Amino acid sequence: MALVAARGTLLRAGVRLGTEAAACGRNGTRRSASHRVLVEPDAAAGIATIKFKNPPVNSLTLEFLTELIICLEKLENDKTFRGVILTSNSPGIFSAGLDLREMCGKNPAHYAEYWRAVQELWLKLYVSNMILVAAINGASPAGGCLMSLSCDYRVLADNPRYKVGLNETLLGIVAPFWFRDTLVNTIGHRASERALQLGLLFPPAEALQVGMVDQVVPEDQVHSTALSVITQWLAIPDHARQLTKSMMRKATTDNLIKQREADIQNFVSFISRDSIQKSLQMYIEKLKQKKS
Ligand SMILES: CCCCCCCCCCCC/C=C/CC(=O)SCCNC(=O)CCNC(=O)[C@H](O)C(C)(C)COP(=O)(O)OP(=O)(O)OC[C@H]1O[C@@H](n2cnc3c(N)ncnc32)[C@H](O)[C@@H]1OP(=O)(O)O
Repeated sequence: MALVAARGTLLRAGVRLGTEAAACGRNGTRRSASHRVLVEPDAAAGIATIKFKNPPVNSLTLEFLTELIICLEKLENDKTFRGVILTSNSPGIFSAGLDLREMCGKNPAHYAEYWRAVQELWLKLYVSNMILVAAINGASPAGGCLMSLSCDYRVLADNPRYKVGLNETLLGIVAPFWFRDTLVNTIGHRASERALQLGLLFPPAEALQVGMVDQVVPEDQVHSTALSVITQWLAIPDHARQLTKSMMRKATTDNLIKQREADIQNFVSFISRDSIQKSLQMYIEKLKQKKS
């Protein structure tokens, strides 16, 4: 049902599914989608690289989310691909997280549609049967960080500007329980409590120390490191690895699935509050002023 809704959004946005489908095809040669998600398949290796291309900062607009969801679903259903690297097509920014403009000045129906798509992307990533490795080649706050936390392994480029973390409280908003659970599953309860309350954004060395990422490497080695990690993981029999992943993660996704509609309603009423809208507007303004 979520995929049908996602396709509806894409079609309304004028995205041609034929083009997108071709981009996720099994051909071994380099192909690219004409929109926000580039896919570089390596059929012989069973690996595809997904590159985010939603300028200026790869924020998760509804259209970008929808393209990512459909792309992941196509790769998941194509047994050629057992591993995927997620990275940015614009080194410097992995993803700025949820698109602030999707959460500001819109109507409740829009917020509900948007939040359902955010949930769907997380569900697709967190319990994917494929091996997912995040090659984090840029800043990755909030929803950008959640995407990487939902992968099986994270490689971060060693650049002090590339901070990662769930900084929601700095915007005056609250990370929902499934963001929290994803973080707790990765770095533990105490470190998550501190990171979430303070909205901490960790530079590479700290991110490694706290466990937000698994490896920090020189910037020009991020992709090759991700590739060698995925190759190691590919050596494990799929059925055993997949069942183990499901055993570790399914309870977390089930928790959202069983209260998905309530979570959407919570989001809509929270984000629609005047005080929250004001906080978001001020934050957007602050980002603008940073430039001048
Ligand atoms: C018990 C009660 C509980 C109730 C719970 C209910 C549930 C409620 C849940 C609500 C939670 C919602 C969760 C949200 C998670 C998120 O992801 S929120 C988004 C957080 N993102 C950020 O904070 C990132 C902000 N951006 C930056 O820090 C920087 O832009 C950057 C480091 C990513 C890049 O810096 P730089 O290269 O210097 O670019 P800029 O000049 O800053 O930006 C360029 C351009 O992009 C715009 N922009 C940046 N980020 C976003 C974004 N996230 N969305 C939309 N647009 C963005 C920025 O404004 C600039 O635009 P202009 O060129 O000025 O037009």
